[in-house]
Amino acid sequence: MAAAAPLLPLAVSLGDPAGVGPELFVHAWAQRGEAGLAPFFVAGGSQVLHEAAQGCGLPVPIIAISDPAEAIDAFAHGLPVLGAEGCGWHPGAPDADGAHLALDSLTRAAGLARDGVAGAIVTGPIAKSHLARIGFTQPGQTEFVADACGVAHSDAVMMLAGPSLRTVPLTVHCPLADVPGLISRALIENKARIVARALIRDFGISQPRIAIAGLNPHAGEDGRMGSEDREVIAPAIAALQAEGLAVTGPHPADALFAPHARAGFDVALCMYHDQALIPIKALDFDEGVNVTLGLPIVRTSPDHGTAFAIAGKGLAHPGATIAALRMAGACAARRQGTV
Ligand SMILES: NC(=O)C1=CN([C@@H]2O[C@H](COP(=O)(O)OP(=O)(O)OC[C@H]3O[C@@H](n4cnc5c(N)ncnc54)[C@H](O)[C@@H]3O)[C@@H](O)[C@H]2O)C=CC1
Ligand SMILES: NCC(=O)COP(=O)(O)O
Repeated sequence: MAAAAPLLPLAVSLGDPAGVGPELFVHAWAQRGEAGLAPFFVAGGSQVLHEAAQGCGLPVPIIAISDPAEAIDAFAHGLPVLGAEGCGWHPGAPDADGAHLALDSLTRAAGLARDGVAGAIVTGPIAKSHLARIGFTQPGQTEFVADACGVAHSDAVMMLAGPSLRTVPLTVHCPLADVPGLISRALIENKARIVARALIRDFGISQPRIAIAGLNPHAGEDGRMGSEDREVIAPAIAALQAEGLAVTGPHPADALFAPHARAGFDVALCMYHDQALIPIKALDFDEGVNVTLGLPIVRTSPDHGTAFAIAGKGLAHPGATIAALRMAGACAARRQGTV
């Protein structure tokens, strides 16, 4: 498979070293040729990666580099790692040392992408609750990377993308009970505009077709099953249409992901986390990518989490990690004008 080639290597953050992240990045490097991956390096964690490669029975040399630029040549010979060794590999046993390594890796990888010495950041999965115990204050890595880039959280938009569809949760890591109060015209219109710009710039879709889901059953059934669809979502859609955006809805969410419906849009904007993530994980779990739109840098991640229960057991599928690396390379190449 021919790779889109950005000029700069991709910076990878390790994720929680007790999760599936380290073994998946090792597998991704081993499959770099057939998967068409652009050169990448991991920020820290060389001991974890070395032990993970051994644990997987993969001959993956770990190559210490002192500058991201060295990753381009080193990548052909081994998995380049920039910076500190960190702790050892203890799959399935998260602890504070591992959380510190994950946060340090994320901080450095984000900084390198922001400073223009890495072409993108690809984040390994973290457990938000474990990192919170050592001082991680953001709801997730999306907001962390937004902060690193000086972008308001409201302008950093999570999109899940797989071979079958793309979805955007308009509200993300919040209690379901808070969702109706958080849905506003301003939220829908702002995120729809960011999504449209990003699909044009990073994905080469010249006129993105955006379907917007309703909140309530049957998109409210003319107000009989909730008022938000009629009073908030529909006016936002009308305003976006008046700007010339190809927006439709509010669509009853239950039928929005049927095959014939999916053929009619490039992205679905959903009202809450599970409305967006359930269809992606049902259809595309092993190739699903979480990509942050609206940033000055490219950021992707596999769509799954740390999966502590299967870490180190040879059960974790590398497909989503490979897809995240491939998408980061393609978006970075598009931004750098090399495709
Ligand atoms: N991008 C990120 O950093 C994400 C982090 N998380 C974090 O991960 C932790 C665990 O969350 P869960 O809801 O349990 O989700 P999870 O994705 O870790 O696990 C859900 C299910 O999918 C399986 N699974 C996950 N990745 C897999 C892979 N590559 N191959 C095969 N099976 C796989 C797991 O074994 C489990 O059965 C939480 O602390 C959460 O905050 C969750 C989602 C994304
Ligand atoms: N459910 C998606 C998720 O948890 C990923 O969040 P983020 O860490 O990428 O912000």
